[in-house]
Amino acid sequence: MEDDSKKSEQPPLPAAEALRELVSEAEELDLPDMMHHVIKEPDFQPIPEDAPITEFEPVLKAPDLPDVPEDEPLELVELVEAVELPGTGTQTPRTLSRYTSRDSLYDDAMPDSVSAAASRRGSLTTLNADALAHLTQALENAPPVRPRRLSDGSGVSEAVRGVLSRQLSDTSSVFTHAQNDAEAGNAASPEAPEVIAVPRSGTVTPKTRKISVVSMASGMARSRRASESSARPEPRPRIRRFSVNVASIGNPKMGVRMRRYSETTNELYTDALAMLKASKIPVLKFTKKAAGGVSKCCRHPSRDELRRAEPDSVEMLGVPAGSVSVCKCCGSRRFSPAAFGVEGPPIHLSSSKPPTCLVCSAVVCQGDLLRVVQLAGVFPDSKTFVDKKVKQSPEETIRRFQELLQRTGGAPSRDQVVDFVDQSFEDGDELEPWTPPDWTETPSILGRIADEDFRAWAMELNELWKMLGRKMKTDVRDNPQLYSLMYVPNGFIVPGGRFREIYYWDTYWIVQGMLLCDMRASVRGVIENLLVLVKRLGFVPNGSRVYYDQRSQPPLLVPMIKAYLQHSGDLDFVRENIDLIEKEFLFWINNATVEVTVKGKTYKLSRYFSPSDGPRPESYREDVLTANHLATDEEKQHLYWDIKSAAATGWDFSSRWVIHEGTNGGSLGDMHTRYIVPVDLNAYMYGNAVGLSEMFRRLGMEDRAAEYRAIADQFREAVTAVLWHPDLGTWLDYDLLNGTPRRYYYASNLTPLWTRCYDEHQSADIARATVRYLFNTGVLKYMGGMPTSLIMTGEQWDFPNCWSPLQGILIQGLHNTGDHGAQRLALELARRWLAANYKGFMENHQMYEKYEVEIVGRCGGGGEYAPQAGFGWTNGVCFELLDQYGLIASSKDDPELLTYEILIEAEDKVLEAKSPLSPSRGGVASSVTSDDDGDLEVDPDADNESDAETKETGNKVEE
Ligand SMILES: OC[C@H]1O[C@H](O[C@H]2O[C@H](CO)[C@@H](O)[C@H](O)[C@H]2O)[C@H](O)[C@@H](O)[C@@H]1O
Repeated sequence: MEDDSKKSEQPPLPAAEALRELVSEAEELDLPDMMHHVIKEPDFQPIPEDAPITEFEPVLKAPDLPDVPEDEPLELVELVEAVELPGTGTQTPRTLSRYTSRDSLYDDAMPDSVSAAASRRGSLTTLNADALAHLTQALENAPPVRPRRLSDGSGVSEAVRGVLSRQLSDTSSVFTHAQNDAEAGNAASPEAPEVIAVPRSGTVTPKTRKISVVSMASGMARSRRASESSARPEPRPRIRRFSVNVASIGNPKMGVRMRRYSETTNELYTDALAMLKASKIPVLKFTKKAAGGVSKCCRHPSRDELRRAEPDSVEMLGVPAGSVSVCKCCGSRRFSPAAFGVEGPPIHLSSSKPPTCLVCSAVVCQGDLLRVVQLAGVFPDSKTFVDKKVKQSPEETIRRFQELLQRTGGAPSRDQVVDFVDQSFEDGDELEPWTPPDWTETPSILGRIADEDFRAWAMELNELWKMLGRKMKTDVRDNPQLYSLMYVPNGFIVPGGRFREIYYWDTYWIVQGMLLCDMRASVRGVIENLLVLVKRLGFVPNGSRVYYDQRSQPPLLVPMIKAYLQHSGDLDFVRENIDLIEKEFLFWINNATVEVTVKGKTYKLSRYFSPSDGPRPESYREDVLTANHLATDEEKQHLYWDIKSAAATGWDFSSRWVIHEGTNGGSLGDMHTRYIVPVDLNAYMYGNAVGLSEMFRRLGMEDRAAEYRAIADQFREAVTAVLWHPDLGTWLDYDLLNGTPRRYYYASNLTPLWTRCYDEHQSADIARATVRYLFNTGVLKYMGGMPTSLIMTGEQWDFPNCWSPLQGILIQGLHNTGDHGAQRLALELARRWLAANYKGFMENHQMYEKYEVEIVGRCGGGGEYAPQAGFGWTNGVCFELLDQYGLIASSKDDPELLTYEILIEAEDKVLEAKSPLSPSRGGVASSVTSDDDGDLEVDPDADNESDAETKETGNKVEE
């Protein structure tokens, strides 16, 4: 996007016209109201503007909580329970953890608790000799018992128990447990651990790694024990998340929650209290809550980590409309106390730096080594480095690298860096080829393909599943610290080329293709892999590498499972996993929701926002260069957030995420992804809510089904009110910064057709309006496929590229309307796409990641990496289209000669039926202008012009 000559291909908006557009939008859309968008939790209600201030009592402590002196350690109300898994041989321990409530943890975990010392150390390998002797003695005298929480199941999740029992059978270790805290707590040395699990037989030695069950000690547990045993050392500070909740009298759901991270609870307490006092907010209720936000890094057990990343660590909930806004300098949210009738400057709500990764890797996610190697440009593709296997432990590798830095005064030469990488890393041999066990040479879809050549092609595509099938070696499970791959147990299909891991949204089309090739059991395994990741992270990551684990991708898990259910009827699978499926959906609700007020009404919509520290590890150098023009680290950090958010959209990168002076005409440095409400994401969210509702209904849980139907209805209402433009016949992304629709053609604009996110009573009108929109924009003239955008930026998700998933979504979407003309158009677009893919395959024997719209069958280009072939989603979409149109489509179809006429015919069919949205034939082209290159841009003002004033369109719409 930095190439100015390319930029100029976008017709500039004359200033007067731009101004006129702004003014008319402001009048039409009540602009001032749209400017604020408050990020809130879903079920919080805004406090009515006219609520009397007297309803808030100026009390700074909760009536139901005892006074807590400021210097006394806080009690925890949420604790992390961590289960350490052991290793055999070289395998290092891992930690699984969960939150639990104070009572249940206290009651059933108290006897199992360990001190902060033990949990900090987290591994048996660090015990000193005295402690070991003491412990061995204590355990010899104690009969071996399984920890209560594990045997009776109270307080330990299925997941944890499952993993433990697997580990037990894998290692044939049987673990026992120290009798109680007192025994362990009386250990000879203050450094001794209090509770350790050891094997029933065998000696505990510093080298032995066994299963241990660890409950991190609570502040309360510690303080109780401290009063029992004065010998106990003071707990060392740990980073914790602290929350302050403030609720109103009238509505307990209204209130303010502030969160921040800190090393000590005291510090948190005083900080939060000071902040609250400073805000002078009249407060009814003040509760305090410190979550045990630290656990061991499962890759580096010696390190403490924040368990959950909450970059915007201070939150305001249910505050009066208008009291929270986005600071234009730093992008953080800020709260204005004036909303409560209190004087004072705005309070910034972001106060802590986010951690880098949930499953961090000191080698590939952060730190000097990553920075130096990537900035040295050791590999032409930055992803190569972060996919490598480290030869020795990460700690040892980093230690040696620090030595190199010291030796070279912090500036090693490029050759020295290359040598270091050669000596310390190797190509990951982490994956083995995988042929799906249910793969068959003659899948049933062949019987639905009439054309002989297409049938032969489909057989070749079916062979590709075997080329793209992979399974992770068990060494990735046993030695995760050596790899950037995140372990999943079942085989899967990779996209291809440089993409040698699972990708979230790619998997949707891969799953479709596999199902159509009769591989139901394998699809179950592929989906299970994603659920393993949800269990681990709370969401499906962008890809199955640790450096992707702070962002997701377009949420298509629910439709994948729906497709699997349709093909297999396996309702048990849904029953077993419904909690995780719902959890994934709620991740989006909880992390992506934004509010938009239009014409006085506030709607909840979703947007992508994936903040985490630093540049993308896999494209570190690229991101540093993109942020180079920015003066401060804070500004750079904000840009990195928007870059990562753009990667989460799946459209990385595109003019779609650029906001520059209210337009999409800037460079990547102007990306403001978090401030764009994307049509496609909201259409997916609607589809997911409908999907969940159907699943709950089939499981006989009618209440839950109704709940999700209501969520779906809310999304549909919001998408229609904020994003749908009946005058243009399309949905448009929405710019939160400027409070305006983004009036650009993007192939994602019609995604609501795919998930049927519209009033079904109006489907005929909507079908006709959207077909008209497609003609008007001129995108149908490209024989190689539907363009991604009409703007040439040099980025891969812009003109002239076209992508399989976008074709699939559009074609199925048009078909879904049930409208004859739209379905006819869908058929022709499907024939074109198949023809383009077939041509490319015949010429080069490749299926590409993306194609070019102007040269049929040619691989697309642009962006930050070389074009890739393989290719998972392309193959999947071909099977989808062959399944649906295989009896009509033919290898003889020539897109150049044939289909444009037919498209016109389809358009005629659409227009024959007079639509309220399409009052006259002549109005069709009125909102389109064309530049010299034939690039078309929607001109909203033109819609108001009479038919007689219709402009030159250049797209043959006018006859
Ligand atoms: O390495 C750069 C980026 O590569 C990925 O994005 C592209 O490939 C994915 C796999 O086919 C696809 O899901 C995505 O839509 C493409 O843009 C990766 O997903 C990005 O996160 C990464 O930064």
